[in-house]
Amino acid sequence: MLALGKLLELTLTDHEPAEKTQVTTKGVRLRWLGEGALEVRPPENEDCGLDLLLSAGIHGNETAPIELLERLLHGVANGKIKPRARILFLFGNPVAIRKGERFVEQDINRLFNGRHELSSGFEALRAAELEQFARVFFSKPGRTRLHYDLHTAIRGSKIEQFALYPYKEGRKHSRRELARLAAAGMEAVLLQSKSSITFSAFTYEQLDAEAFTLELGKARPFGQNEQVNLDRLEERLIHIIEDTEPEIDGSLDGLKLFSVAREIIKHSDSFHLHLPADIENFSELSKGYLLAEDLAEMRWVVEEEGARIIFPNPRVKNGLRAGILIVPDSGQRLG
Ligand SMILES: O=C(O)CCC(=O)N[C@@H](CCC(=O)O)C(=O)O
Ligand SMILES: [Zn+2]
Repeated sequence: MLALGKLLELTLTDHEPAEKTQVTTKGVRLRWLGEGALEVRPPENEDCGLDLLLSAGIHGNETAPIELLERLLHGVANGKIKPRARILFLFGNPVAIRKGERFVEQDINRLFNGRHELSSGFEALRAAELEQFARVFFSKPGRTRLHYDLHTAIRGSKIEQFALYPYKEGRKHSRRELARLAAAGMEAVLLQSKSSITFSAFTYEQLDAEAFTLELGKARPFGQNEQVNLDRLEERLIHIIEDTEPEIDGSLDGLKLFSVAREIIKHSDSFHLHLPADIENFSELSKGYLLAEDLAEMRWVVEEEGARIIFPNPRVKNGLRAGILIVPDSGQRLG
């Protein structure tokens, strides 16, 4: 195995490789760009024109996606996977990965799209660096740009694997990309309806990539991910990487679509979320339910038919999202 194929080991041990570029027996070029960042380039005559960014570990305790990227990279480095796409592998928050924590000082996935400029600390610097890696990677004209930012969630979920599709004014969500996600095992997609400060929102809004956050199960430590079944996603990613993907027919294949009704923002330390601690993502909430309260008698009461909650988390910093209230979407506005 080439040393650069061991990006995770290098990242976990905080090692800079002596050799920054290595070439596999198949002529595939691996280039170490910095901590947790590696570019894979197929031989020129085999390049299919796709630039694929695969990121994981934006939250350091979400290890199943990190293990998946490690398997893919090993496959490329030992010649078992024959890439025809250019790939950028990114491990988002190496310090948090080494500590096995979601973040250390602040959540990197709230620092994109300019937010890092208003902040300080190593996570803000890392967000700026990740933006720059992505900007350079997606700077080649005339190529197809795709980004999957892989995560696992804090809590259990009634829908285990789902995607969040960022939003940009004037740009339609792609039915074809949704069909591809269904084929990769995603059971639902949340169609966002406003700009955001996450990594996938940055590559979608500013770099013109098709970009998604993928939620793949519940977060657990390294080596304890037997319950997170990534087989379908892994198989699809290998097809995408090798340019052997079966034709996507546009059928959404039972994929459930949701849109955001409201983001619940925590404004103060008085914020109180009226949900059981072990509530699962996608739990239904009935109309009239008092979901949350905050200072100045602010109350969040469910008004929407068919409402469900995802990512409820009263422990976020003030000013940040403490949950998303979602409703079923008919998919009528897909492009
Ligand atoms: O389980 C949770 O509460 C959070 C899981 C998680 O990290 N989700 C991502 C979603 C990113 C997006 O909105 O695209 C996050 O909160 O950063
Ligand atoms: Zn996450």
